Amino acid sequence: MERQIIELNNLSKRYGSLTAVDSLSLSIQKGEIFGLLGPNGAGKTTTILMMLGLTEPDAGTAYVCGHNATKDPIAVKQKVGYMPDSIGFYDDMTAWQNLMYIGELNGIAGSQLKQVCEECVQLVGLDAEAMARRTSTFSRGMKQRLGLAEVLIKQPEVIILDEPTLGIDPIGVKEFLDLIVKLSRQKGLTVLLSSHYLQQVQQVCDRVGIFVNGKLQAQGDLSTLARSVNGKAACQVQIVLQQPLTIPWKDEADIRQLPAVQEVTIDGHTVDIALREDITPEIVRFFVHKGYDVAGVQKKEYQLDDIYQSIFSA
Ligand SMILES: Nc1ncnc2c1ncn2[C@@H]1O[C@H](COP(=O)(O)OP(=O)(O)OP(=O)(O)O)[C@@H](O)[C@H]1O
Repeated sequence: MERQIIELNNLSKRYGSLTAVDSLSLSIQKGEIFGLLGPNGAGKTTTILMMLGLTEPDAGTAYVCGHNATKDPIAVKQKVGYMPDSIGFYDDMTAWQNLMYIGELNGIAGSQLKQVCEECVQLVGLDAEAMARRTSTFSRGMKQRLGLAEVLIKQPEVIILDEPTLGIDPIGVKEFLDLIVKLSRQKGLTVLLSSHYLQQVQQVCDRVGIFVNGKLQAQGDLSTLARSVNGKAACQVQIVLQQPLTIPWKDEADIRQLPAVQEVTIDGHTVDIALREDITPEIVRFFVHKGYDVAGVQKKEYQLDDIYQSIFSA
């Protein structure tokens, strides 16, 4: 059975007359990588702070790893690793000293401390030479890796990353995102990733929640989101035929019978079909069985970008 590791029910937070988070309900399952997406001021950080018990909601509840974050924030903090968008290190200390210190603060001592730190360093891919350097010499990408090692030190069940790729070069971003996916899959870690970057969220997240003005406007995987936004289809396939079709097309009624087909548009040699789910192979077989010469097939899956645009232009 799927286990809800984060459960938010009608969570609200106001700052004076401003409603920063408005009746937010959201469930996240163990092992999921969930993307919190939204423009500046949409309420992502406030939501994270309420999940960590760092700010009190005005209404609603936040349960994380089975604990009420408002009533039992310490229990939540023991199981959740939080990496804020700007991480501070003791710059006059080496990376290794920084990590050992965080380990001590987390109550790890003696031979176990060194062992746990070495494991975390290995997980995030920092070598001994880098760990011997002062953090003041670290690039942003290296700092993010060290920040992640610090988060992993308490062996959390959930990690929350606020804008983790800000200011990292494209190769560093790819490496960091790959690392997040690997950690999640290998260790069954649940990851909550807050970001402005649609492409990055789309690359790594199993599901996404789109925040606008404190409200969760849409949530789900890409095809669910695409469907929930203006009834859009999940994907669009274009079939190009060797010979042009004559209108009315004799097979149109048959193709519309396929359950996933939402819309069919014919224009000479091409047929555009909007699909509720991706059944491209079945569509191609349909044309071949009916005796058409298929000259080309092009599939367009809706990108998070399209969905985002659609929400903001609504
Ligand atoms: N401590 C505070 N006091 C007053 N207003 C606040 C406070 N914290 C946040 N806000 C306001 O609440 C709204 C939501 O802010 P929040 O930081 O949660 O958004 P965000 O989606 O995380 O944005 P960003 O990506 O810029 O961090 C914003 O309008 C912000 O100005």
